[in-house]
Amino acid sequence: MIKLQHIEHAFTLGHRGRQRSVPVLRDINLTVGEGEIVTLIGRSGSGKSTLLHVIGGFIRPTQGMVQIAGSDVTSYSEGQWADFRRRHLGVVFQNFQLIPSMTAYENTELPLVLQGVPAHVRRKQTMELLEKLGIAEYAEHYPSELSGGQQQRAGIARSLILDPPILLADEPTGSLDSENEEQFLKLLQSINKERNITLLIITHDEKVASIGNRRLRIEDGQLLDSVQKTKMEVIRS
Ligand SMILES: Nc1ncnc2c1ncn2[C@@H]1O[C@H](COP(=O)(O)OP(=O)(O)OP(=O)(O)O)[C@@H](O)[C@H]1O
Repeated sequence: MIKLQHIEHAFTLGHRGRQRSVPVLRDINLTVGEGEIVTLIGRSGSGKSTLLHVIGGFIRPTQGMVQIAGSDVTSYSEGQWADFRRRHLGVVFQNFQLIPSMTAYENTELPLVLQGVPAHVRRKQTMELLEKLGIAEYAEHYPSELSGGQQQRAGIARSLILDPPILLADEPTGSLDSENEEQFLKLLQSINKERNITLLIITHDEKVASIGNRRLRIEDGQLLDSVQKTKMEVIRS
């Protein structure tokens, strides 16, 4: 479903004439299967977000191949990526990226509006999802009137409204307290089970990493090891 082959990425820093290249990802090889929960843990600056941005098409890697759902997306243009993302990927960012002037309902509904889905269908799908995520009663609240946990749920609702087969999450519990974190992790697991959605979650938090069927570690831009959960662990979790 997601396949990375020999991914390298270097950022170019400095001004013309005094530029230098800073390598951030080194020879990353990774295959994530349908319905898997893969967590990627690493210290600050290890390259986690860069890798997620490569998979989400926000950064074009310096070298290597990205294949998603059978398509080689490595050299897609921005327009092609936007279209591909709508069909295949949901992305949840650390800071939720909700639009402040829109309510939780409007934020969630937005991708359907952009797709030209009729109003009565939008209403039904949006309310069903907000209900499933436990924030239907806050539908008319603006982001500033929601708690961190509720904002996170609204952010995830917007990422799921087009029913993507893959969800990428960048430090999704970064600003949640431990109780909200636990609830949110359960929510991710239940979404994975119900929709067979593939989850790739990056984190620096061992607890978040522990929900992965497969836990990967990144250090200094290199994928180091992977810990495959035993079947019993998966059943227990
Ligand atoms: N746009 C950029 N230009 C130059 N260097 C960058 C850029 N984005 C990230 N970097 C550098 O790349 C390295 C990896 O950054 P990245 O954001 O991927 O790390 P991370 O593991 O996600 O860190 P954190 O947990 O703090 O978010 C860091 O040294 C960072 O300074």
